[in-house]
Amino acid sequence: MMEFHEYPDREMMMLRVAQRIASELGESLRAHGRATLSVPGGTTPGPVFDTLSGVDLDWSQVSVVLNDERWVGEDNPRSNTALLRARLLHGKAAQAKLIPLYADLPDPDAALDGLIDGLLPHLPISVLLLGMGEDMHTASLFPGADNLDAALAPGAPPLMAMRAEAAGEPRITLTAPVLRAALRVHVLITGASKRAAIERAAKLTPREAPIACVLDQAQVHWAE
Ligand SMILES: O=C1O[C@H](COP(=O)(O)O)[C@@H](O)[C@H](O)[C@H]1O
Repeated sequence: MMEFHEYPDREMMMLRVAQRIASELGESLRAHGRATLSVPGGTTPGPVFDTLSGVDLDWSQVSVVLNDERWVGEDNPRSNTALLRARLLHGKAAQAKLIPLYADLPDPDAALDGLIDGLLPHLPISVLLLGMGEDMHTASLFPGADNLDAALAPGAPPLMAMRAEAAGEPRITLTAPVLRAALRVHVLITGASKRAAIERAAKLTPREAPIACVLDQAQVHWAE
């Protein structure tokens, strides 16, 4: 069952979620000497990144990887990597190691093997923050996407290329086994329609509602 946290406003939620992530990263650093944080792109998580970037942690031992990336260069406003550099990987968090999910190659399929090699030493994810679209996609696991079934399968590789009508450009995404292996899972959503969507998703299969693949182990954070 998902654990649902409702906050009085977005500002409070962003602050509390950032504090929670910082505290969980601190626990991983104390226990293992290192930690991996995975975060979404899109329009929602910026304020969490703003707070996290100023937190006192041994960021030099923290690896940061996106949940997913759109296949565009960093000069494109839709680049999740550019968002990460602008809002998280500066200040104290500038010391963190960015694990890339993009390479300057024509499509994600051509880059996949190299990106997987770069990611593997940083798994499992210590703290996973996910976003969700109103269509119940998370990372770039979109309902109806070309590789969705393969990415939900227990034996899926850690990263897969993904194409879907709603996705716009081709994407690269963490797959369900990597998301499910994360030690802590948080979902950050805002607004009435995403609340209705996640309540609907809890009654559907991951094939119908990809966010459902982690809901049994997730803390969901919501504010209007
Ligand atoms: O395309 C994406 O969408 C989801 C949700 O984004 P939001 O703008 O509705 O917050 C995001 O979690 C994912 O990382 C991103 O690539």
